[in-house]
This record gives sequence, C-alpha cells and structure tokens, in this order.
Amino acid sequence: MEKLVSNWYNKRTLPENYIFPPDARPGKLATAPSCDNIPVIDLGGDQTCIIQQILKASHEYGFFQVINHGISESLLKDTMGVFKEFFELPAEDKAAVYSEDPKKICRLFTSSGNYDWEDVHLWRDNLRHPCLPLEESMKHWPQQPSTYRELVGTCSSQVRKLALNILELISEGLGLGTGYFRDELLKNMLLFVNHYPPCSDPSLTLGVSKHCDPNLITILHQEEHVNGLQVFKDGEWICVKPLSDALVINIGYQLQIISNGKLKSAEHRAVTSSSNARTSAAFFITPSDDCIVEPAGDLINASNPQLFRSFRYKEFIMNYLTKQGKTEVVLEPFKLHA
Ligand SMILES: O=C(O)CCC(=O)C(=O)O
Ligand SMILES: [Fe+2]
Repeated sequence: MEKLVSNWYNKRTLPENYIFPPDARPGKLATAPSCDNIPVIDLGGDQTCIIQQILKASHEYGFFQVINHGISESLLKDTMGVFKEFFELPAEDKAAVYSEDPKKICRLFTSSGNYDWEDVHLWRDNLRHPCLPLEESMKHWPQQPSTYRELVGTCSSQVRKLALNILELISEGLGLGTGYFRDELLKNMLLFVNHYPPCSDPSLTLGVSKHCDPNLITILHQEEHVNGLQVFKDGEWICVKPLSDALVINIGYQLQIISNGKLKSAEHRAVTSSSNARTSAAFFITPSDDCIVEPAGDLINASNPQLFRSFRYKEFIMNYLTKQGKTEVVLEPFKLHA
C-alpha cells in the first residue's frame, strides 16, 4: 500500500527510480504543443460519411474521438467523479482492494504491476477489473465509494454498446458486412482506471510508457481540462485534447491484424502534470483467451497478401507481456514474411 504514488507523492521530490532514461523521457514534450490534430467524429451525422471518417482516422492515426455517441455527459461526469473519489479514499478503504497478486480479479496497484522487477516505476496508480459478465464481475468491484458499482455498471454497459456500434461501422467500412465482430472476438471487457497524481517534474517521468494496446479496440474516457494522453504520429508526440463530451477510441493490435494492416494501432503514452492530478478510464474490448485471430479472408487477395498468421489470443498476450513497450518487435512472431 505504501508504494501507491497517491499515498506519498506530496511529501517528496521525484525519486531516482521514477526517472526514465534520457531517450524515453518526455522532456519539454511533457507539455505537447499541438492538441487539435486527432479527428473528432460526430456519430450523429450521415452514416456513410461516419464510416469513411472512422476508416480514415483508424488508418492514419489509430486514434479518434467521438461525440454524439449516445452516452450522456452527466453519466460520464458522475462516473469520472466516482473514480476520482475512489483514489481519494482514506488508505484503509483502498487497502481492501490493494493487491500485488496479478491473479486477483479486481485490484489496485501501482506502476506496471511488476514493481519489484521493473527498472523504472511509472507515475501512476491503477485500479483494474473485468466488466463482463456484468453481474458476476461486479461482485468483485470496490464497495467504496458506495455508488461505484451502480455507476460503473451503467457506464460499462453503455460503453459496451458504443463499442459494438463502432465495430459494426468498422466492419462495414472494411467491406466485411455486418456481424463480423461477435462472440469470442469481443468476449471480454476490462476496465483500467489510471490515476496520475501531480508530479514535481513531468519532463523526467511517465504515467504510462509508450505502447500500443494489445486488444481489439479501446474506449477511453479522460478527465476534462488535464492533458496527458499523447499519440505518436509522423515522428512526433501529439496530445489528445480532453473534451468533456467526447470519448477516445483507439485501435488495438487485434484490429490491425484482422484488417490485415488497413487499420493501425498507434503508439501512445501518458505524461504527468505538475499542477493537476489526472484520471482516465480505459475500457478494453478483448477477445477470449482461446479465440483464434487472423486477417479477415475477404481482405486478402493477389494485391493484398496476408500479412499475419493466425494465432490464439493468449499466445499474443504472452508474447506482448514479455516485450512490454518494445513496439518494434511485438508483432514480429505473428508476421508472415513473403
Ligand atoms: O491515461 C491515458 O490516457 C492512457 C492510458 C493507456 O494508454 C492505457 O491504459 O492503455
Ligand atoms: Fe493504452
């Protein structure tokens, strides 16, 4: 428990073991200059146009934001409020959920979850748990704040619906018709709530180091007013502007593979802020462990040869975990070389 950054950050300057090597530090880019580049797509508009925008953004950025997504702004605000309240609970209440055992279904921990083995620690605490099946998972969720289960339950059901809608649009846009993304491919939904306390020197450390998400697709809600999420695009880190009514959508490796490279999973990271705490909630739509993933047959032809072999999702995750953050090599074992 005493390792949680939220328990000690205001008492200390940045400890040595939170300082990243020079090539991984954000430096001056802890405050990225440009913040308006990531496409914002209005889901209330014309369907054909939305599909085109989603495909373009998923190909060029691997990221986009959606507005008019059907989830009420007040529900998102209240859910973010309950997450923030959770991290502000007295230590004894948080202790009920704190665990260093990775097998625990719902747990609060710090950094990457690999604290004793990592060279540098991340400036973040993380609460994570599954959201499906809802009734069953909920029994493991925090009981404090008292509205946690109800609010997060409602929000995760709505996020799930939104994810299915977006996957339908992607499926149509790719020419895979309706219903391609179903059953085992999107069996699970995991929630990671990241909390980044204010940090005395954001130029030297990171909340989350560079990575691409391993799953199918991620829906992220970030707290208003505090920058933190950055995406790597054309050799530059650009920030994803927090918008009160938007959700951030991020293409995971599995969508990159299923689309045979048409959609891209982009590197991203989270930087810290010296003046504000920041909280973000990422819902990861994830295949089941035994799900077989492969490029969609309809996307492969003489001019578009198959780029990846088929594999079980658990094989992918095992490999991903051993190569944490080494985005250059994560996909190598799954590539088919001509
Ligand atoms: O806090 C953020 O905005 C990013 C978090 C993230 O990338 C992740 O949890 O995978
Ligand atoms: Fe991520």
